[in-house]
Order: sequence, then structure tokens, then C-alpha cells
Amino acid sequence: MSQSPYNLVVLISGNGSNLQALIDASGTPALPNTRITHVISNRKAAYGLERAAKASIPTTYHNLVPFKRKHPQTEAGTTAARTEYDASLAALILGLEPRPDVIVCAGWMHILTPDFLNPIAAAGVKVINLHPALPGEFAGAGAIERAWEAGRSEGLKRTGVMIHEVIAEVDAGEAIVTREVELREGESLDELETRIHEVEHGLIVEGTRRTLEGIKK
Ligand SMILES: Nc1nc2c(c(=O)[nH]1)N[C@@H](CN(C=O)c1ccc(C(=O)N[C@@H](CCC(=O)O)C(=O)O)cc1)CN2
Ligand SMILES: NCC(=O)N[C@@H]1O[C@H](COP(=O)([O-])[O-])[C@@H](O)[C@H]1O
Repeated sequence: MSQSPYNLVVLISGNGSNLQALIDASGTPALPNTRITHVISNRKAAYGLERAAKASIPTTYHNLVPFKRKHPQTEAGTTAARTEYDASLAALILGLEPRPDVIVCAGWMHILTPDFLNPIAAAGVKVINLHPALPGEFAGAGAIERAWEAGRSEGLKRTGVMIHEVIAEVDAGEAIVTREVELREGESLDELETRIHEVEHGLIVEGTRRTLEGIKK
């Protein structure tokens, strides 16, 4: 009897080239017995939503604005809005049928709070993230440019890419797989970004496969 498929939910915010790598790999030996059951973006204009639609994958635009409108534009109000947004995102995902085995952050440019992470963990769903840096380096947004700058100004010889477990502390979760990328003297930022994106597209598939291999269906 064939094993039931692994189900992925992918979170995006932009172009979706890493989502496309997962779409292309799903069901192949690179990512066997796996399907993407839903794609969620926090940005309406994310081209990744079109990529998902072309692949007949259901999509949701999870908009922060309605949550912000319910609260004053103060620090406390912003925190309350993000708390409700994250709890709503968790409820959305846990209400999906089939429920995902793994949530993959593929260029998801929103820091996930415990209001998302806790209910997802309680439901036994893993969350992993693609980050264009090595463990302990350049956490947060803009990692590629910061590594490029460090290559120019500090003589940094290499950066890299990792797939890691998502915890409350940003980009600090246990690494699942890493790949070093050399920094080349005189290379432009665009050229480095192109080389890093090529590494990302392979690593996000490998990191997702390794994560699924650890899950008993
Ligand atoms: N709790 C966690 N949330 C997220 C993680 C994580 O490891 N733990 N990884 C990120 C992805 N990411 C880097 O890999 C990242 C994305 C965005 C930001 C950030 O500063 N976002 C700002 C808003 C930026 C914007 O909207 O343009 C913010 O959320 O305030 C940092 C790191 C996914 N989330
Ligand atoms: N901190 C996370 C982060 O910076 N992720 C970056 O978002 C891009 C998404 O590209 P995509 O939308 O084409 O997949 C990725 O290239 C990755 O470097």
C-alpha cells in the first residue's frame, strides 16, 4: 500500500523562485511523495501567488492591514495587531484539510511570534526557513547585502545559505542543512545574489526532504 503523501504549506512574501523550486521538485525523487497543499503570502502583489495558481495550488493572501486598523498606531497597538495576525495565521493553517506536516518559510519576510509558533508546535507541525547566510551570521533581513559588504570592507571570504528550524529568535534555530558560498573579489552584489539564489533553490528542496524524512506518516 502506497504511503500517504507529505503535505507542505509554503509561506512567501515575494517573487517565489524558491517556492517554484519546491513546486518543480514535488513528487520527484528530489522530494518524493510530497505535495504543496497551500501557499500563503503576507503581500498581495507577491508573484509567488501567481506561480502557485499556475500550479493549481490554493493560495491565501493573509493581510496585516485589517488587524492594524483594529488597533491604535502605537507600539502597543502594533504589537497587538501582530499578535492577532499571527494567531489568525496559525488558525488558518491548522484549519486546512489536509493539515500540513511542515510549513516552509520561503522568503517569508515577517518575524513569526510565539502566537504563531506555539499553537503550530502544539499541533506537531514543523516550521523551517530558508536563510541566505550561515548559522550565527547576518541574522534578519538583508543578509546577502551585508555579507557582500563584509567581503568588501572586512575581507570576509565566504558566506552561505542554510535551512533551519524556526524558533522565536530569528534565524537562530537548529540548522538542517548548510552550504557555503565563496565571496569573489570585485563581484557585484547582483552577481553574488544570483549565485546565492541558485544555491537556495537546491538547498530548500534538500532541507525540506531531510525534514520530511524525520517525520513518520
Ligand atoms: N520567529 C521567527 N520568525 C521568522 C524567522 C525565524 O527564524 N524566526 N525567519 C524569518 C525569515 N527571515 C530571515 O530568514 C527574516 C524575515 C524578515 C525579517 C524582518 O525584519 N521583518 C520585518 C518586516 C520586514 C518587511 O516587512 O519588509 C518584521 O517582521 O518586522 C527578519 C528575518 C521568517 N520569520
Ligand atoms: N531572511 C530571509 C530572506 O532574506 N530570504 C530571502 O528571500 C528571497 C526570496 O526569494 P523568492 O521569493 O524568489 O523565493 C530569497 O532569495 C532569500 O534570500
